Amino acid sequence: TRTSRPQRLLQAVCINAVRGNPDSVIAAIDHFCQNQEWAMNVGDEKGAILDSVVMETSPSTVLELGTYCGYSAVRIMRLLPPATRFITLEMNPDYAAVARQVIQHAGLQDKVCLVEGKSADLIPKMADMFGIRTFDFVFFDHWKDCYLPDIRLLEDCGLLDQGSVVLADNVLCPGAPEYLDYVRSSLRFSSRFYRSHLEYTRVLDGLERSEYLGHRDAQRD
Ligand SMILES: CNc1ncnc2c1ncn2[C@@H]1O[C@H](/C=C/CNC(=O)c2cc(-c3ccc(F)cc3)cc(O)c2O)[C@H](F)[C@H]1O
Ligand SMILES: [Mg+2]
Repeated sequence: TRTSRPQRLLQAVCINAVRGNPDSVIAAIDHFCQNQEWAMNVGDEKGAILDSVVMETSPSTVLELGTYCGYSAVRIMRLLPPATRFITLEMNPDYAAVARQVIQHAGLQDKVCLVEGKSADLIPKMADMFGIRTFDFVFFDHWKDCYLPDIRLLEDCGLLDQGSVVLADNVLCPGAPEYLDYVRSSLRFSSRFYRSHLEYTRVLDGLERSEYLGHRDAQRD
């Protein structure tokens, strides 16, 4: 096929969503994924949980790993004030190009900083590139086997502070077992699971919310 699925998703946004209206962009993507083609956006059911965790955290600095088409970037930034620092990382230039246009259609281009590149390369540069010392809220939705190395990298770079919240998508489907073991056994995190379903399906999935408790050592036995 000539176009990619992200490009067809963007087309659905341009046709069905009202420019400058983030909720209509979210609705257009969810409608496209429910009725035309499934795509790996966090979706409306898990999205409502994401919304509630974002609102209760009311973060001033946010990091997202795995922009994809920009669905969760729009979901998160529609809830937060313009002064919020929001950085989203995407390693695939084609996805990044689609995400920029989705975010622009929502009118949120001035609030979102989309950086192209790999999390392992960019996380150590966050302080230098953006003058950000710690992130209040981090959303993991990238390759599932990278959740564990990346939360360790965030700790090692001192980018988590006491009270920082890391919310991870897909901890059941596709699953992130090593990540779950780590955050649930570490004394440095307090974790809880939000049961839900894989976007646009009835398959069981959920989000794990892990709050950083500060720099402690030792592992829970
Ligand atoms: C590794 N560091 C990275 N740095 C920057 N961008 C990255 C990095 N790694 C990936 N990206 C970028 O983040 C995105 C990757 C998202 C991966 N997401 C999934 O695989 C995923 C899969 C399912 C799923 C469930 C059931 C089924 F039958 C089929 C699929 C559901 C989900 O909600 C998901 O999130 C993007 F593609 C990649 O370039
Ligand atoms: Mg996901």
